Amino acid sequence: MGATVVKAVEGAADMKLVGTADAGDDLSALGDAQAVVDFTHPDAVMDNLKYLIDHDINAVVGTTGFSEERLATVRDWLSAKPELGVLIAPNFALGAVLAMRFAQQAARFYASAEVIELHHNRKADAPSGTAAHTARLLSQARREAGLAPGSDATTSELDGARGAQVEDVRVHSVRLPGLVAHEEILFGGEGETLTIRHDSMDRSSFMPGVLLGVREVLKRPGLTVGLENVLDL
Ligand SMILES: NC(=O)C1=CN([C@@H]2O[C@H](COP(=O)(O)OP(=O)(O)OC[C@H]3O[C@@H](n4cnc5c(N)ncnc54)[C@H](OP(=O)(O)O)[C@@H]3O)[C@@H](O)[C@H]2O)C=CC1
Ligand SMILES: O=C(O)C1=N[C@H](C(=O)O)C[C@H](O)C1
Repeated sequence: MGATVVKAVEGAADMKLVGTADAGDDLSALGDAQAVVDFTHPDAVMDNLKYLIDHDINAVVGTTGFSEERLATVRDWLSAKPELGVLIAPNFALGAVLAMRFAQQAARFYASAEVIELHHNRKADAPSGTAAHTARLLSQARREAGLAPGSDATTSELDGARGAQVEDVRVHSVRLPGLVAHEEILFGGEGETLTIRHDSMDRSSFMPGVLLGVREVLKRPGLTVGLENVLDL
């Protein structure tokens, strides 16, 4: 992702690339950037964010692994820097953001919902940040609609056969070479199912969202979570 972002920034007429940093590099290599884009690793991103906030640099973060606890920590760091913006988005592809929004709208009409995410086999984490975010949004929509937790008749299962439980929603992760980033949100109700699917066929799918995030983060102090807030969906 880092290399793809570098190309996208170089191709943007209103942006100038002032530095890049890889693992182990001194972040002062980022120079006097107004904003830094982080696509690194869940184990590295919090240290990076601390550095950026301490050095008054706005941040656009695509790296996954943000629990509520991590978000609270970032909010706490930002409270000392009211002029600074951080945008954290589990997915910068327009279609993925729309799929999550459509799924939120559908959630209250169906007794059960499950998520399948499918990614390339070099992905470091599972479930994907997008799937975890989707499951949390669905769970919230189900709670607000007063729906009981989804139920099924499965009595005996191998560990993992029913996926990971994220709040009220099961999430299943597939890893295969040849895939890029894909998600299906499945709903089941009385005699029908609904499937919402998004496919990123190439990493370029994330770039319009990343560039929009860079432009917008400069105007949005505080922590923004999710590109849906920037797109005003
Ligand atoms: N929000 C979104 O739309 C998207 C999010 N992602 C997320 O972005 C993250 C990166 O994905 P991807 O590019 O595929 O992963 P890769 O593993 O291909 O690349 C991560 C890169 O970050 C480097 N890195 C690790 N630690 C640091 C550090 N402290 N400072 C600077 N660089 C570091 C790694 O170096 P080395 O190899 O030496 O360890 C590697 O070059 C993941 O969390 C992924 O889920 C991915 C795509 C879209
Ligand atoms: O690692 C990836 O490739 C991706 N990571 C993000 C995630 O975990 O949701 C976004 C997208 O799915 C691609």
